[in-house]
Amino acid sequence: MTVQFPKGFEWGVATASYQIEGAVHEGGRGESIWDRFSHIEGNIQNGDTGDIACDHYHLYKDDVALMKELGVKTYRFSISWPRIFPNGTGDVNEEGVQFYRNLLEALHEAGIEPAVTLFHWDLPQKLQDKGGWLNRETADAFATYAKTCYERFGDLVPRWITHNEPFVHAFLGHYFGEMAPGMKDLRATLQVSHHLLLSHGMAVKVHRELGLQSEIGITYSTSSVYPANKHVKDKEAAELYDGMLNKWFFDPVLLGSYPEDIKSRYEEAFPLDFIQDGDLDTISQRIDFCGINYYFRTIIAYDNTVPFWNGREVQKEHAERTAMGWEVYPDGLRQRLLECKERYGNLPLYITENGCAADDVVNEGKVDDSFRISYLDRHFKAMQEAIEQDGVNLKGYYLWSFLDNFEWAYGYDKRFGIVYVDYETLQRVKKDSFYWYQQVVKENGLPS
Ligand SMILES: N=[N+]=NCCCCNC(=O)[C@@H]1[C@H]2[C@H](O)[C@@H](O)[C@H](O)[C@@H](CO)[C@@H]12
Repeated sequence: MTVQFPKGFEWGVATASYQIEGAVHEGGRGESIWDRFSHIEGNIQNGDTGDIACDHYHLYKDDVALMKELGVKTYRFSISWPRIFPNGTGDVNEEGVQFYRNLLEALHEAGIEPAVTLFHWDLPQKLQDKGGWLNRETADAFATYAKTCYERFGDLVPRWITHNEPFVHAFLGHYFGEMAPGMKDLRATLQVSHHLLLSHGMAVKVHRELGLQSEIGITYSTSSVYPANKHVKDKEAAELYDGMLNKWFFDPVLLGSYPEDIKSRYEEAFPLDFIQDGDLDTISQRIDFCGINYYFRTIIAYDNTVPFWNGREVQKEHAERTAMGWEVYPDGLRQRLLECKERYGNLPLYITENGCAADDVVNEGKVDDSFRISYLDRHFKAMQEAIEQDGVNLKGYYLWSFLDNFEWAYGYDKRFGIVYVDYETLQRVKKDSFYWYQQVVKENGLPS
């Protein structure tokens, strides 16, 4: 008995501009905060940068041909804002527009439907120089950028995603400091997260005003949060951590308010005066779907040395882990999907990212990545249970990632692709998981 998905379930693959394109000084592209951050010594493992990456900018036709061979229905990628507006605002860079039209036309030719992410963290540096997402005017600039993309590409784009993982960009970029722009300030982080969500709402509003037929949503990094044990303190800490990680970003968009438990703790320390009247109405514009990026679960133990959410991540001993050190926990995906349905109603969901890093090596032209196949197989079974047993309105899945790529602060050591990239030659090598996923897509299900 195979594990079968509903008719019309959409199988896809995902990438992001800074992680695969390269050609950072070509085609009129302006500097992004990741160009700046990756060139600061010590920020990226091995001193890697996205200067070349997979050179997708020049090799996109070959990559689209590989996607066509894979047989996926849909491909999620991001547009590099500084390719469209080199200075963040002002004049449109026509070469940048042309690159994405070429890519979209190649996808159309191949019968692959694009899902376009407007912001996957590569903010134009010129906007960062004016405060970046700390500056409310960046939300206005984003709405203008989004409108330009709708106007220039809307005829070829059926699905738009405003933001990728506002939690990760806000917290890892402005609180933990391990991602661009490398700040470490919680109040700044909350101001950034608010302006990211505000810009999302503004971009949705423009999409509706243009009367576009396409659908629009947002993509969240998310994890199911579990208390380390049954103590009430651990349960409370897990609740607060879930508020910081999940509800702080999902609730404003889907419920029109910030979660009170964590909000009141933040307000004890500083006024959230960047939240202006009407903002939550803008942020909670109706959306057509919600994107879920799931990689691992999170276990929280009470720790009152951690401010605000009083909890720290703990690791389950002897757990199976990916090359990122992340626990393999497929039940957490089913759990998180059910939580979303129960808290937000049954709006359409897409898994817009899921996958794993593995220490892949090429051996006589092949890559045995049976670990990745096992990871994916178990997560697909969890998804199918969520649909069939929990009634979750899950419409599709984008595997992270199509290509090995620049894994942010980890550089190129961490390989997430179902296609191996030799960074010396830029040659692509189809891993065993490519062929396995090709079969899943063809059968719309798993051999059990
Ligand atoms: N607590 N905590 N953790 C914060 C990190 C959460 C897990 N990483 C992600 O979600 C990023 C997402 C990103 O879109 C993509 O650009 C990245 O390449 C992948 C792989 O890393 C995933």
